[in-house]
Amino acid sequence: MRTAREYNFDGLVGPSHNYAGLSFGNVASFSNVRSASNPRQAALQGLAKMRALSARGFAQAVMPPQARPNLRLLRRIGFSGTDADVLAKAMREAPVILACAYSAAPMWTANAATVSPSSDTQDGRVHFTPANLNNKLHRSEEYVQATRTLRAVFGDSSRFVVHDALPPVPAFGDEGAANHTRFAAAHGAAGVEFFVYGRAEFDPSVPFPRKYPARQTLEASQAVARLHGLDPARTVFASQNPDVIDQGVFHNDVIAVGNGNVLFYHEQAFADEAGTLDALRAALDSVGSELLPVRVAGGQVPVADAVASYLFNSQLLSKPDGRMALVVPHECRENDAVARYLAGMVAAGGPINELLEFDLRQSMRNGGGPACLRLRVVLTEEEAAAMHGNVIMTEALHAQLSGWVEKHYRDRIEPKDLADPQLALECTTALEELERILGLPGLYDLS
Ligand SMILES: N=C(N)NCCC[C@H](NC(=O)CCC(=O)O)C(=O)O
Repeated sequence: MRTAREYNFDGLVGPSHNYAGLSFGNVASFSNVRSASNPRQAALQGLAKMRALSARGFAQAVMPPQARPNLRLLRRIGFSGTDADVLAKAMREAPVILACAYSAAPMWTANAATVSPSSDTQDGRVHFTPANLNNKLHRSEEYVQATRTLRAVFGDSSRFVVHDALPPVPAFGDEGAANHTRFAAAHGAAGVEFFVYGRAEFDPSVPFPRKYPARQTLEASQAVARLHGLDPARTVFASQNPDVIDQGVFHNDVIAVGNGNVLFYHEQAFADEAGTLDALRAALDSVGSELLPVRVAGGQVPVADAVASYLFNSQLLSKPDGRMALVVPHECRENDAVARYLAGMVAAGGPINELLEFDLRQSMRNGGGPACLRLRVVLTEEEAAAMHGNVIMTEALHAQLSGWVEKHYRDRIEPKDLADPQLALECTTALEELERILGLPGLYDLS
């Protein structure tokens, strides 16, 4: 077995972080629509988490934000003139589409791509498929920059493959790693890849939600597994429980998280709980490991509390002693049922014996918790050394990026500010400097 580490690539919050209520089915996004945001605080909160986890010895990296506003989108739908004209007209005639062009959503890098480490793939390379996120207009063009960013950092084609995103149509709705988990005895060991889908385009027998959209399809999950050259014996597909999607669980990572041989999940997460666990057990058995389910019952934590606190949108991190730490947002302490559950879990002597808690309120208000904010990339030492750019979090990079945020970011954005041409200029200036800090020239197409 090769030794490898799990790098968590956290999304750096961009300079125009805002709340636009764009995600139908995501309760937090909808309830904070059009409230004022604080981009500076949002970015510093994210950086504080990255710094703390890096200081604890976890492999931590940063994923740059995407360029905003997306003027190409606005011009393609008929807004013309100078950039300032385009913004003013869009604000007048289509303010929601202007908000889409300014969406903060690329910060949730769990949705950037699905990643398979080299120990799982047929050709022994690390495979990435950028997610097309085609269920929501404001996320549907993220794959363009996500592909560009991943190809910039993982450009060594002898070790990495960054595929094109799947065709951007409903049949291939793909939300990336938010609906994907990997289990393995150790990060460098052969693993089991677990894909959870919300509906199937071509199989009417698969249950689907009635109220909110199912964003991930079975067909998309299967396509990603095929592209990555995964071994079918070590790949499990499971149907998400449509009832929980209708209660605000828009991604599987809002109701389950896995790491190592542990699956921490709510009893209502899957359409067929027993069948899903059996399939995972059999697959893990084939790699000489044993599934360790940590099941939370509805009587302990109702689904509504899981959604409000983001208990399961936590990071489950392996510590050197073999135990795991759970990275949770403050909201978990503020919810009585969840706080009680967590205190009991840590005291019980199970696999998860530590809580690391962070203030991520600026992200949480848009429906993004600790797990949404990071993309997991398992890399051997050689693969890590082959990455391009200055993206590994260190004290020095943290200081540099915090200074950059203080210099360029506003501390308040209201919906009306999206029409301010000055904001667009500030975003461009900030990203030009970021390319230099991260040592990734040409990362953005800022023309
Ligand atoms: N669960 C994971 N992995 N990611 C969370 C993504 C939150 C994101 N919110 C938004 O896109 C809200 C943007 C706004 O309303 O301004 C979404 O719904 O896609």
